[in-house]
Amino acid sequence: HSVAILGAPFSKGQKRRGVEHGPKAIRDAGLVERLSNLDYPVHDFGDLTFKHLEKDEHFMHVPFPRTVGRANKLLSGAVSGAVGAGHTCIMLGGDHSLAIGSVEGHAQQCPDLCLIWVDAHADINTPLTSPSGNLHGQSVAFLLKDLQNKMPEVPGFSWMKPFLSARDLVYIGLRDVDPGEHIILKTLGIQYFSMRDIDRMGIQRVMEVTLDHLLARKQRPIHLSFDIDAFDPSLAPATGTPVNGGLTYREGIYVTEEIHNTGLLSVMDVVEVNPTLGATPEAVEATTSLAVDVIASALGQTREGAHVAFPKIP
Ligand SMILES: N/C(=N\O)NCCC[NH3+]
Ligand SMILES: [Mn+2]
Ligand SMILES: [Mn+2]
Ligand SMILES: [Mn+2]
Repeated sequence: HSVAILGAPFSKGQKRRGVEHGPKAIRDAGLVERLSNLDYPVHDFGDLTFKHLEKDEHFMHVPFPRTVGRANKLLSGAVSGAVGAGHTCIMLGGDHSLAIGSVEGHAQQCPDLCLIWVDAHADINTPLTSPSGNLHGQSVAFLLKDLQNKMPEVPGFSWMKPFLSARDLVYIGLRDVDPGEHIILKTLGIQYFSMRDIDRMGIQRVMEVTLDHLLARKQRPIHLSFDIDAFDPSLAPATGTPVNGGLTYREGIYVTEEIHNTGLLSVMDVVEVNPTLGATPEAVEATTSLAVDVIASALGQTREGAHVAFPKIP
């Protein structure tokens, strides 16, 4: 299969500047070269161009609803096109509001997809429960059929309707969940593994239960939405909402190795890399090279090495 890279330089799902420079920073860390070593064709589709809408008043306390909605409508078409052309798609953010368009576009091609959300945060606030109003903390609420009676009509999102069932979603890495989100997780019975669960069970058991939960009944395409802030801030400091006590490097790579080994990865988002937030150039480089490592691992790079069927031992 071939890999499509899609850059989404977008930041209006939150208030900090700089996350729109994520795609370039991840490419500058050598993404295309690393993936070319993996022996499949890599198509870099470049970056989408997002319009900033002049008139875009708040909806309740939600900023830029129409700008975020339009960006996700554009992204949805691009992801749908890439998946429809047979590519495994890597979407480079940009903030996590982009998952609305990425998952929706993926679902246009693969309505039976399942979603693995790797993140310090649940991003499942509704406009009514969100403390900040920022749409990057509400992405999952826009996707779930089970939340529709709790969601107001947000301007800019009339192009889509929710399609995902709560049972088709698993969270890994949670450690900063708002009260309104916790009520939703519990009420909908969403399967999640917080950092405490990872401490108790170990990442191997977490992945076993995650993949059984999502795939035992039926094998189907996986959408992996990876927020770089799932990692401990010591590993990924250049991000907008760092939270102590995150994934180790080895835990994060194990997650992506296990997902690769299903052979079912279809779309991966890598979001919230903000190269303007690293305290030093080394901090930025640590964050961007980590993003490249998790993408390469999700696409089949192995720690034990690999070789083709031949050559014989020289
Ligand atoms: N990185 C973030 N989500 O993944 N920030 C917004 C969530 C804050 N509750
Ligand atoms: Mn192609
Ligand atoms: Mn997120
Ligand atoms: Mn996050």
